[in-house]
Amino acid sequence: MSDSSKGPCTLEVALGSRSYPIHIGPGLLGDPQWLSPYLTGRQVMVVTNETVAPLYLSRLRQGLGDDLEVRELVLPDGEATKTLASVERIWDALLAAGFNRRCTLIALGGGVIGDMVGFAAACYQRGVAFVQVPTTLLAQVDSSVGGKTGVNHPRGKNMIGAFWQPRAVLVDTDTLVTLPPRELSAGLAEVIKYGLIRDADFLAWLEAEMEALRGLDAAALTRAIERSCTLKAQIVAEDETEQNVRALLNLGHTFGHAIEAHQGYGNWLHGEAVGAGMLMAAELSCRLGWLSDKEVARVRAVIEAAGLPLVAPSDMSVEDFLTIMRLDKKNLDSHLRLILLCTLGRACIHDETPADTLIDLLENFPRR
Ligand SMILES: NC(=O)c1ccc[n+]([C@@H]2O[C@H](COP(=O)([O-])OP(=O)(O)OC[C@H]3O[C@@H](n4cnc5c(N)ncnc54)[C@H](O)[C@@H]3O)[C@@H](O)[C@H]2O)c1
Ligand SMILES: O=C(O)C(=O)C[C@@H](O)[C@H](O)[C@H](O)COP(=O)(O)O
Ligand SMILES: [Zn+2]
Repeated sequence: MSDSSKGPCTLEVALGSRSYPIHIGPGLLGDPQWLSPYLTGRQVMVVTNETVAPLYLSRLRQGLGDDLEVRELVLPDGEATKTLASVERIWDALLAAGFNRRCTLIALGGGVIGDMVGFAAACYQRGVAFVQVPTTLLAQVDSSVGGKTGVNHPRGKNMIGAFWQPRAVLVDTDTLVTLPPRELSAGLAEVIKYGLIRDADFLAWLEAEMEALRGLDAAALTRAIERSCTLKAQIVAEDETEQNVRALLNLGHTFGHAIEAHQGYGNWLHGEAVGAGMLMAAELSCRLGWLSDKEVARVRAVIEAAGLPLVAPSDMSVEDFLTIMRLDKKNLDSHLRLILLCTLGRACIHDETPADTLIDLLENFPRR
């Protein structure tokens, strides 16, 4: 997927002494100049999964140089493995190798690996360095940036975790060539999210370029990654621990997380659930008088063009949605906190959705 028209781009997540770079470009994985500056000592553990390891582990090892003590841990694949038990395997491996506080963990893979490795790093000996090397579109535009780490609980998504920032994010855009189309679509859901919450021009650009993006056009994908990371880095710098504006990154997630938990993690991909959830949020915004029918139709069309579902699971009742949504981490008291759209390109935090409006939406939203 190399776009030879320009060299790598570097963005910054500005967090004072914990600021870090996001390097984005083709061919970064095998080149030592990109990884070595972020290794704190000689001990390095690369954590990946059984799908990504045969594709990219040896390339990443080439980028590590020879004078390090490098261990590898290859975990099983899938959202269902995003558990405390998997994180314990990382801690066991670190202890078995005798790794100390100056070790560095490298997360090579999608958001599941990134979230778990970040959490393992946050807790190992009360915190060690880690580097994100995201290999899915979703991880490159979202999960590798911003320091939300953690695991799922059967009762709720990402319920156990910590804020722990990486030392760097290394996005090798060449890794997207092996990504299955369904996973590419899942990543596009989070890209569309940025347009909806913060950047109407970017949304219009995505509408125009969706075919190129789905066709793995290198220049289009690189631009989408750069714009997404720029917007996420700005929001994280403004509100690292989600006291206010960072919650906007949760557009579609209250509904989406409920779908993922109800369906058993992995049956619906995170991006698919977020895609359907963003349409639900748009339709609710319309019922509250903020979005026009025409604007909702644009949201539906761009989600459909990305190859994402426009329906909720057929076996999910209104009560199923509400029971899981009541546990959402954004809720601070008895109100449901939802992220809605005031207009296309601007989102808002809403604590006062009338129960009957929400129930009406949940009853009438189409099911698969
Ligand atoms: N921390 C955050 O801010 C944040 C943001 C968004 C999502 N997330 C989390 O991220 C997870 C979803 O991430 P994801 O969509 O990357 O899923 P994932 O990590 O499960 O990866 C998707 C699939 O693609 C495979 N894969 C990875 N790279 C590949 C490549 N280059 N070629 C071929 N196959 C490849 C994986 O093995 C997996 O089967 C969810 O758990 C979600 O909650 C976290
Ligand atoms: O970085 C954030 O903040 C986000 O909300 C990004 C989301 O896309 C991501 O799915 C995140 O993991 C959700 O966080 P949660 O706090 O709702 O579990
Ligand atoms: Zn998400």
